[in-house]
Amino acid sequence: MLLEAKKVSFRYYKDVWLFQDVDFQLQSGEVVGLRGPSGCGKTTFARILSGYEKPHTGLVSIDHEPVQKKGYQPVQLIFQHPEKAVNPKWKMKSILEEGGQINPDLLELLGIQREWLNRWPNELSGGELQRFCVARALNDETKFIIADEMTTMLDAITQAQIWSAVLEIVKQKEIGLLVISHEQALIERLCNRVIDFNHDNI
Ligand SMILES: Nc1ncnc2c1ncn2[C@@H]1O[C@H](COP(=O)(O)OP(=O)(O)OP(=O)(O)O)[C@@H](O)[C@H]1O
Repeated sequence: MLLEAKKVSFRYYKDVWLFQDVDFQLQSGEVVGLRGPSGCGKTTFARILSGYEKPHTGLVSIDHEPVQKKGYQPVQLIFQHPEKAVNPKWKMKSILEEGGQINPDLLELLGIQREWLNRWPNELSGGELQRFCVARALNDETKFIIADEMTTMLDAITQAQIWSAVLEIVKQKEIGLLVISHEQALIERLCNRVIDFNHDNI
């Protein structure tokens, strides 16, 4: 499968373009890095690819078809701050079920303890909560994952556990993975291809 952006442009304010005419492609099974200076629009572009934001011009498609708004979104975005990505009024079990049926093997791979399912989001650490956000995003229907500074706030051990689980699933299911990060070493270790958001003609 191919996730593609063609001539995508976006601005928050009239006459001030954040980016213009961006072309981008991500194939199933590819792990691609996206880097660029703070404020250049990486998160905004990630939001456009995953359908949270509409571009002013251009198109996002999967296999040349526009992505449907209804139903499960095949492009899943994992944010830097998991506490902003969950409903604080739901228990973790319900939050996880937003991504479909709970897969016990996935919970084990991500180090999610069963008893955490009965807790509220504010009863978990940032790393524990991010594991849930990752599990929720890895539904069987997920075709592409965008990891936007997914482990930046976490300690080295938690980072390593989460990346190891994500890479295993991505490989198993041939998911296309876009890694947005300021960590050069992480990008170099994980990615087959790296895009400079400001410089490459992507
Ligand atoms: N909702 C919004 N309304 C207006 N401006 C916004 C909004 N969201 C982001 N911006 C601005 O758009 C620019 C791009 O933001 P974005 O978060 O996409 O950049 P980024 O490359 O991901 O940055 P960082 O690396 O710091 O996360 C920034 O200058 C930001 O202040």
